[in-house]
Amino acid sequence: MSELDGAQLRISAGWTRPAPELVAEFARFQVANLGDAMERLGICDSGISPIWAGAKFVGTALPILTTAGDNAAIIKAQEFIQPGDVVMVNGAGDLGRALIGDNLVQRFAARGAAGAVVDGCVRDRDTIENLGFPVFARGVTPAGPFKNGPGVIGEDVAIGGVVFHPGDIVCADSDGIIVIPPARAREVLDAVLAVVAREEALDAEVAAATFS
Ligand SMILES: O=C([O-])CC(=O)C(=O)O
Ligand SMILES: [Mg+2]
Repeated sequence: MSELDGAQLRISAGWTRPAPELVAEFARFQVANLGDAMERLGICDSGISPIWAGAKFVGTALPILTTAGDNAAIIKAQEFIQPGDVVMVNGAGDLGRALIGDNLVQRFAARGAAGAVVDGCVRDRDTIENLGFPVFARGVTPAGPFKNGPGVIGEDVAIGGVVFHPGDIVCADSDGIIVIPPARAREVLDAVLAVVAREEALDAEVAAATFS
């Protein structure tokens, strides 16, 4: 008997992922600069933050919808992780129970996941930090999850007030998380170069004391 027996889970597997080389191009940019290159939109609300200082990733969204306090869909979703995926969980923003901890994180990492984002809580923060696996969440609590379902894997979800489609490019750093539709990837990579150039010009003004 599996611990998930009886859990109502809907699964839509088989979405298209952008080329890893394209996703990797985003790693050298700050999320704030990417946001400025994208109308300053598509950014998760500030209630979701890294659970350890310095956590960051780029990857593609594996969206999961759970009900508050229940991680049956996340446990099942491990089967669908491909290298570079980000486990993106709509946990109903619930602050009462942790949906992932070091056990699941080790399994995500073993399958090559790039990170995890939980619109809800997580636990085992110190161990996750020692593992070096980037996790972003709304909070941390020692209270463990139930495993009854229901849940949905591989369909659009809202996380931090932003819609993530399966296979969307996701970038996260100390400032927060942004979603980039793959169809816009090239355009955003071009636009962010102009943002970076402008930031460098502003820095140069300060260095030269020519700012007003
Ligand atoms: O108990 C759970 O399912 C969550 C957890 O702590 C872990 O993944 O380590
Ligand atoms: Mg645990």
